[in-house]
Formats: sequence, C-alpha cells, structure tokens
Amino acid sequence: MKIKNICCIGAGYVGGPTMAVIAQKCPEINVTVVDINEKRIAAWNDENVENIPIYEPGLSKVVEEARDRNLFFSTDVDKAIDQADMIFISVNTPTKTYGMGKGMAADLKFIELCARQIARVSTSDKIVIEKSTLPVRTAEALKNILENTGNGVSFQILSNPEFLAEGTAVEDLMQPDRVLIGGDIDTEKGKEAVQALVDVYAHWVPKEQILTTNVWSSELSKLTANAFLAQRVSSINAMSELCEKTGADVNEVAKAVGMDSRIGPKFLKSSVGFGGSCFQKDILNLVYIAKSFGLNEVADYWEQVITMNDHQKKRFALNIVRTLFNTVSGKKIALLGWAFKKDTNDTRESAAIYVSDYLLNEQADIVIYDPKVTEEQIYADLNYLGTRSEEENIARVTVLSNPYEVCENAHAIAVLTEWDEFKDYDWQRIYDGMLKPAFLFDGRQLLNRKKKEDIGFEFYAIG
Ligand SMILES: NC(=O)c1ccc[n+]([C@@H]2O[C@H](COP(=O)([O-])OP(=O)(O)OC[C@H]3O[C@@H](n4cnc5c(N)ncnc54)[C@H](O)[C@@H]3O)[C@@H](O)[C@H]2O)c1
Ligand SMILES: O=c1ccn([C@@H]2O[C@H](COP(=O)(O)OP(=O)(O)O[C@H]3O[C@H](CO)[C@@H](O)[C@H](O)[C@H]3O)[C@@H](O)[C@H]2O)c(=O)[nH]1
Repeated sequence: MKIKNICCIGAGYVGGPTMAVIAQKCPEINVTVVDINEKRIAAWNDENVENIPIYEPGLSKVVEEARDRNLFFSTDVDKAIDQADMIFISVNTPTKTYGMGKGMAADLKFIELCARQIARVSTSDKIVIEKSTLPVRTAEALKNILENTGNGVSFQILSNPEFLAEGTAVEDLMQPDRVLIGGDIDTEKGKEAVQALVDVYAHWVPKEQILTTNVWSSELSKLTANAFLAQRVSSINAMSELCEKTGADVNEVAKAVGMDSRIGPKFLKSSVGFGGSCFQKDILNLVYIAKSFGLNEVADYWEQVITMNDHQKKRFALNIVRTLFNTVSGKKIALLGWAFKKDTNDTRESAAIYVSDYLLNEQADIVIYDPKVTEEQIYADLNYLGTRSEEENIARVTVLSNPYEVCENAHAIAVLTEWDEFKDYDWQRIYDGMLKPAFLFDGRQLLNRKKKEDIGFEFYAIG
C-alpha cells in the first residue's frame, strides 16, 4: 500500500517536529498537521520561520525546507482527515484533573474526540495511528468507536509511540534508537497497515531499528521506557542526598557506577528533579493501571519514583531557606532558568515552578530569567498551581530579560535549568552586584564550584 496523504491531529511538541521530519524525508507524501488551536497553527505558518511555536534546535530549518512543498499546517481538521490514507493522533493526554482517576489516570477525552471525528468524517479506508502516549489497551476503545460509529469504512489501528526528548527532538527523530510499531499482525490487513508505516520510516531509518510488535506491547513499552528513565534520575537523586551527608561526590559516584556496561553512563545526572510533560504523567498513569488490576506492589514500586522526585524539589528549596538563616521573607532570590531542561521553551512540570512555589510560601521576592520562556508563561505556570492569587504572584514575582539585572542586589541565585549560556556569564560582575554573603545554589551541577568559591560565592550544589 503506497501512502500519499498523511494527516496528523495535534500540532504540538510531538506532532509538529515529527511530521516536519516525515515530510522532509518523504517528499512524495503530503503531510498536513491540523489543530484546533488557531494561534498555534498561525504560528506554524508564520512567514518568519523562526516564529514557529516550538523552539527546538534545527527544527526551523526542517520546516523551512518542507513547508508549503509537502508539509502543511491547517485548522481544517475534517478536510485533512478525509483526504488522508494515514492519520496520526498526536493530541495531549494529560493527567486527569477531575472524577475517577483524578491526579493519576491519563485524560483520554481528546483522544476520544479525535476518534469520533475520524469516524464521522471518513469516506475511505484509513490507517489510524496512536502517536500520543496512551494507557495499554486504548486501541481497543478506539477500534470500538471507529467501527461502531463510522460510515462503514475500514480502519486499521496501529500504535507508534514517540520517544523523542525535547531539546534534541530533531536529532532524535533523524536518528532514533528505534521506531516501535504495534499492530494487528495476525491479520492480512493488519500486516499491510504495519508495512505501510514501516515503509514511511524506512525512508531514513535502518530496517533493523524498526521494531514491530503487537499493539499492547507497543502501548505498554512507551510507559515502561519513561518509567525506567525517570527511575534512573530518581535513583541518582536519592544518592545525591546521601552524598551530601557523607562527603561522597554524586558525579564521581555516577561515573563509577555508569562505567559498568550493564548500567551505562547516560541519564545519571543528579538534578533539582525531573520535569517535563511526560515522566510524571506517564508514571502516574502506570501506577493507576497497575492499581486497576489490583497489582498494589507494582503500583507502590513505581510511585516511589515520583515521591523521590517531589522530595528532591522540596529539599532543594528548603535548603535555600535554611542556608539563608532560616528566612527568605522579603529577600530577593534570583532564578536562572524556568524551562524543564535546556534547549526547549517548554515549562510543563518544570522543577522551577515548584521550587518557586515553596519560596513564595516563605514570602521570598523572586526574580526570574530564562532565555526562551516568556513572562506570560511563567505567570501562567504559577497561577495554575492555585497556591495564591494572581495578584500575589504578580506582586512577588518579576520576570526580566537581562540576567545581570535579575541577579542585581539578590541575596541568592538558584540555577534551575542547565542552559549553556549560564556557564559563560561574567560571574565576578554578578558577585559584585549581589548582597553579601552571596549565595549560589546550583540545581543542575552546571557551574564550577572552585571558580565560584574563589570569587567569593557561598556555593551549594546538589550531591
Ligand atoms: N512532549 C514530548 O516530548 C512527548 C514525547 C513523546 C510523546 N509525547 C506524547 O505525545 C502526546 C502529545 O504531546 P505534546 O507534547 O505534543 O502535546 P501538546 O499539548 O504540545 O500538543 C497537543 C496538541 O493537540 C491539540 N488538540 C487537542 N485536541 C485536539 C482535537 N480534538 N483536534 C485537533 N487538535 C487537538 C492541542 O490543541 C495541542 O496543540 C502526549 O500523549 C504526550 O504524552 C510527548
Ligand atoms: O540524567 C538526567 C536526565 C534527565 N534529567 C531531567 O529529566 C527531565 C526529562 O528529561 P528528558 O528525558 O531528557 O526530556 P523529555 O523531553 O521529558 O523526554 C522524555 O519524555 C519523552 C516524552 O514521553 C520521551 O519521548 C523521551 O524519550 C524521554 O526522555 C528533565 O527535567 C531533565 O532535566 C535529569 O535530571 N537527569
């Protein structure tokens, strides 16, 4: 089966970059990315390609090459669905904030809406692909909706979870460790659909790296991968606290442990805690699924990864309070970084949000600089927590676009995102402008302790 038209529902951090790369690598396939968010689509279509809504190194170049050639962004969801042979569903699946499974389960309402829309609009056979991260067995529900409410056309459902990490999305998409495709491999039609998607990726991904499985394994592998990755971060963060008590150095421990080829060196960087839209959401979802099968030990095991992460964020903030003579009330604390990691403008679940919240509870005055995050986003993140009124957040929090100004007259600086530029600042100038003692808290193992101590900083790093 030769695919001519692809539609992707959801022009977010996954849909946008993933489809841009597919379009660039498959010039003979038309790729249309649709979204109900008009502002987002307008930004993807902005004449100045640097204004696309997602900041990812290398992405604007890929978009520039393919856009209006075979890559299109549109709000006309019905039309794109109807014209497509293959539809990726790449909408958000956040943690539920209401009702059954509140705070744990994935909210599948956007997925269901997509399925109903596909069923209503389609007049020809389609391959429907789960690109969003979904609870295991979601394909069953999708199939039920599509087959019972559709116009009698045939749908094949595949699971094709995305493993890209933000900040390196383009690189990860161009050279993925693997592409995972789950399908109904027991039927001819199912096999054909899997092959059609394999053929798309085979334009640039070596065949050995395209893994096909049954649908349930594919769905569950995505949750498993994120749980394992987050677990490594929580494991090293747990050790960081022990290092601080014992004089061991967490970087040295990570290196020594990571040189064991069975463990490996990656993803062992101790930090103020993992953030991002995926790890917490996906582990909570996994815990919820385990509990729903009565697997309480399995659920408790994975829940500890989140407990440890919450502890890490909290103890970082409390350490600032304790070190500043047990009070930060009315003190200016400068925060460098708001994004959940470097090279992205995404702030979802960023540790910076929670560290700020703790400090604001202690009545600190917070001044923030991030190279890619807007002031509007920072206030939105704090207001979303609902800990205090919007007016109070505005009164206590200032966002500036000059890092030196942010640090001017501060009692302390906390580095919360590992942006490269922070390393190259004129730290003597920053020190000179601060109140003394000048405290510097490195939540990212980013700065050189010796050099900062030589300048005169009271330096605290995790681990
Ligand atoms: N962000 C990541 O790095 C990442 C990586 C791998 C997997 N995932 C998974 O991919 C999925 C999408 O994540 P994201 O970060 O791209 O989310 P996102 O919020 O950035 O984008 C989702 C988009 O879907 C749109 N949308 C929602 N319902 C719609 C509908 N009915 N019709 C049209 N558009 C609709 C929203 O307006 C939004 O723009 C999630 O399930 C996530 O877990 C994310
Ligand atoms: O050694 C490490 C590695 C990561 N982090 C933190 O962990 C979070 C997540 O980082 P990362 O995994 O690099 O970014 P994400 O974009 O959240 O990507 C994860 O989540 C995606 C969404 O499901 C998956 O597709 C990716 O494979 C998976 O890495 C960030 O706050 C990092 O700062 C650490 O603290 N230490």
